[in-house]
Amino acid sequence: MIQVVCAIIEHKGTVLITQRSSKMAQPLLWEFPGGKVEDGESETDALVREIQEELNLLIVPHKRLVPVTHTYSSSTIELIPYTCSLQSGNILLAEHQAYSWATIDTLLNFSWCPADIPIVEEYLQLKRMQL
Ligand SMILES: Nc1nc2c([nH]c(=O)n2[C@@H]2O[C@H](COP(=O)(O)OP(=O)(O)OP(=O)(O)O)[C@@H](O)[C@H]2O)c(=O)[nH]1
Repeated sequence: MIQVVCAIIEHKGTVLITQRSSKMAQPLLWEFPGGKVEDGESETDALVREIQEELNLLIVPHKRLVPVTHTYSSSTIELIPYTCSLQSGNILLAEHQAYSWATIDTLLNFSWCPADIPIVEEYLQLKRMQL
């Protein structure tokens, strides 16, 4: 199974979400940025590396949420989410079509990659408990 880490980057009451480009798998769907964990790499090292490569941002991972296993037509992934904070950098999109700093109450309005939907739901539940 392919392990994919993704970052829920929280900043000023919003969360960074990215739209996959038309050339990527799951074209034009929204996701939490991240990517595949490489051999010998820790989940959090992979996350920091991917976010630097894809977005030019330095992040700090915090809490690991519940991983989601999802089967697409070509492969099965385990999508592993972490809440993160932003340390530094300005966004430069290397691969994605678009990004949005979305407020929590708008998250369900986006067209998500199917694997992300349980993660969005868990995250919303977590936020409601913190209110
Ligand atoms: N990064 C990321 N990938 C996701 C999410 N949800 C989801 O289903 N995926 C899927 O996970 C797989 C791997 O993601 P990716 O293509 O971003 O990984 P990567 O940059 O390491 O891949 P590459 O270097 O092979 O292009 C893709 O099939 C992608 O559609 C998500 O929230 N974030």
